[in-house]
Amino acid sequence: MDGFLLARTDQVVRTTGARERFTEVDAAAASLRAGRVPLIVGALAFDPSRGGVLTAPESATFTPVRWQTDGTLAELPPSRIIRENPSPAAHMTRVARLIGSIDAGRISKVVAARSVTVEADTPIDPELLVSHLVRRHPNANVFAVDLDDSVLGSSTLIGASPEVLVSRHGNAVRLRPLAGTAPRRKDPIADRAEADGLLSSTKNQHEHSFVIDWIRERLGPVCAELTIPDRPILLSTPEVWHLETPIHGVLRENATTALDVAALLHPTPAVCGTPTDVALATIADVEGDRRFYGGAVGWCNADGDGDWIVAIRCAELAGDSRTLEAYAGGGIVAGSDPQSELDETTTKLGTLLGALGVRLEDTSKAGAAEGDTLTEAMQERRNVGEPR
Ligand SMILES: C=C(O[C@H]1C=CC=C(C(=O)O)[C@@H]1O)C(=O)O
Repeated sequence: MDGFLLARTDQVVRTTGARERFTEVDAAAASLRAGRVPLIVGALAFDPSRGGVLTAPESATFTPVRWQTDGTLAELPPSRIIRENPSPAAHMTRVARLIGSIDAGRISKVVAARSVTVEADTPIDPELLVSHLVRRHPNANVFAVDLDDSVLGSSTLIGASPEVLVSRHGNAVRLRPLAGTAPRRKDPIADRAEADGLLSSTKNQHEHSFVIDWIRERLGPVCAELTIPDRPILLSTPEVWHLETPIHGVLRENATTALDVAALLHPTPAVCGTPTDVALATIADVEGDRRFYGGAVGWCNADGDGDWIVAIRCAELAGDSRTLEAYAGGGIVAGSDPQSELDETTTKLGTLLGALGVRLEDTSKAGAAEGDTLTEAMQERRNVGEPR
């Protein structure tokens, strides 16, 4: 796909071409500030030392409507899971070790992620996948970002994220941090019980509080006013309930742009952990390079306004457009349970996989070794992407 696409509930941003490309966030921000470019779009890598893929596009449209998905959507090509990285059993082992590190006092919170590789029969059209995601997730922030020419390799980052890192308009900033998760259930009573259980869960409140503390610490110095409610509220997606804290701030200086705030906040403990440096090192050690999963996707104009979305519930579509790597993670804190954490990643993976019509089986008891290719039988999966 050429360019950048961000479809939010009230606006679609679509850009094409690149008059300039940046791999350093500071260089892009400086260019914007100096008036050399009127708009920056793109993706920040998970690891802040890897910069990102940022572009000053050749053309851009801002449409104040939803992405239209009326009528019949063309079907996406048949696809299947060919690999899980690591295997469900290995993910649980990793989570158990991370809980050990937390209990030993080496770290307070760390987000553990895993991925699945999907192969399609024919190339997947990113814009068609975006349409399917918007139809299934009308309230999500759906994106497709061309990562071409990136030092990290050619691909498209596609996702339907519920989490807003920052929206800046004038000197007002709005954030919608999420952390703490429970699955949706088909039965309304069971579903309500999950939501109520999440809201009253001490473990989930604790997991959420790391994100809020980080935001308060990072945003406080650049804000003249910062309103952070004492308790989170509930947010739902078709797959999960989340704890969310709606945060409002007023920037001290008009010169602080949406891109500046995104770079200041990223990576929050919703995708990384606490302390941040220890969590980054732990994740690199345990998982390797996450590339753009857990990064941020967005735009920033010359006035400093913009939206940056946390790159979760997403996948990287390879250059051949047939192979896709979908990621999901969950915050590990004291009291986390490896099986529940595995199930949570399976449920979250349902956002992307559900749009592709692919089902991921709960293979936690299959005992596959790390990186094992799934058997045909294991690919007969229950769909965890929908409320049960
Ligand atoms: C890291 C992810 O979700 C984050 C956002 C909401 C809830 C989360 C949690 O409960 O662990 C995560 O912090 C992901 O979806 O991959």
